[in-house]
Amino acid sequence: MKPYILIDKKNELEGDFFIPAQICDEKILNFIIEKGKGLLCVSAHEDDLLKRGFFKLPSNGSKTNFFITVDYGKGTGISISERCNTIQKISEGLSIKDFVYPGHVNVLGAKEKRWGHTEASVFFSEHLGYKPYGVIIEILNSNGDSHDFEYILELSKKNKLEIIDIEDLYKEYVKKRFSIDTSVKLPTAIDEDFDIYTFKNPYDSREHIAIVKRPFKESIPYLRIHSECATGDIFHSLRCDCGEQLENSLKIISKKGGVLIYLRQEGRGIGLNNKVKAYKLQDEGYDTVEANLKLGFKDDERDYFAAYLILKALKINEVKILTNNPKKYEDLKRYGIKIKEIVNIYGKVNKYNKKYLFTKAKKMKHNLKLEGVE
Ligand SMILES: Nc1nc2c(ncn2[C@@H]2O[C@H](COP(=O)(O)OP(=O)(O)OP(=O)(O)O)[C@@H](O)[C@H]2O)c(=O)[nH]1
Ligand SMILES: [Mg+2]
Ligand SMILES: [Mg+2]
Ligand SMILES: [Zn+2]
Repeated sequence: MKPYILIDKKNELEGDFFIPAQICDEKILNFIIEKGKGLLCVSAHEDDLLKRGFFKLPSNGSKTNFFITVDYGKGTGISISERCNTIQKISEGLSIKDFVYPGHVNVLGAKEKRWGHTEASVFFSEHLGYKPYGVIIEILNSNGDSHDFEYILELSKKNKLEIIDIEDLYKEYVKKRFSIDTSVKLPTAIDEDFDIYTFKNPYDSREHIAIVKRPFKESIPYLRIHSECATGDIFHSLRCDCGEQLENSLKIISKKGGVLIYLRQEGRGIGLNNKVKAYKLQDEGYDTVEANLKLGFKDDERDYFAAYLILKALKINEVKILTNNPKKYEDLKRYGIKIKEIVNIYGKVNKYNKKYLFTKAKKMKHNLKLEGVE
């Protein structure tokens, strides 16, 4: 097996070589130490290490969950063959008493609710069918810098090594853990036969919900993915079209059967405070995209992976989606949901939301039919 390169685009912007500890051999180890040059570590579940008597190194704010370093056997511990042997013995589940410490192999504990190279490497080892122990080492470029993506890309091309984003591994990790928490009847003014579902959601630990109306009269359910908009959904704000979109979607779902997924993504994912700041900037002349950028965000911070997980949990693979926003169905398609039909869903255009809608049509490719937008 060849080592993988695990990149972490979100936090440390680093690339690590990775191999499952169980199949670590001297040739691969020599390669990743020579080419990686970072700190050679074995990663394991934190509670597994604690159970075996491994103990944490004292930490004064370190982000990495270091345990005591170890050697197996009585040699110097540093040769490739000795470190390979130590790695193997750690992956065989020996207790700390079988090791000499401190030693020459670093040990990292993977923690719940954290996702870095440590956690990704433990999960990936299991995902590949090996025991949950990974070997990782940061990749430093020729001047010793660890944040050089160009260099990492070069290295992967030259050695034909696969690069994997740990965010994608996280999505695999979550898929197995995302499930329906509970559901209950939710009679509403629009329809007395709705059910509301809540979910156990390790993805972003936000409380997304689904409102479901069965039966799906046209066999394929209508789907509305609705991002939370307190101003529009609750206070009927005229600055956007969300409140009416919510109401109109619920009416269609009530009549034809389907699902409304309510994602806690207020402000296109920037939150309510920041959205109100964005409104203030729009009062000063910025448009809805410029305002986001001015606040240091992307024009749209949302992704719809949670909606995909909810559909999977509800055993729905094909939908007729109510939206004007191509990103919603493009994301769902990418995750493997079949889009049978795309149905526009509008709110009324008024003097307060016209520019907002116009900008979304012009700059965010929303298919909104507004006069003056070709
Ligand atoms: N940052 C920002 N967010 C806004 C603004 N106006 C509305 N929003 C947010 O935009 C999102 C709109 O959600 P949706 O209606 O589900 O999605 P959409 O992108 O409009 O696409 P559709 O499915 O066609 O409605 C909500 O999170 C609102 O809070 C704004 O001016 N700035
Ligand atoms: Mg790292
Ligand atoms: Mg909308
Ligand atoms: Zn809104």
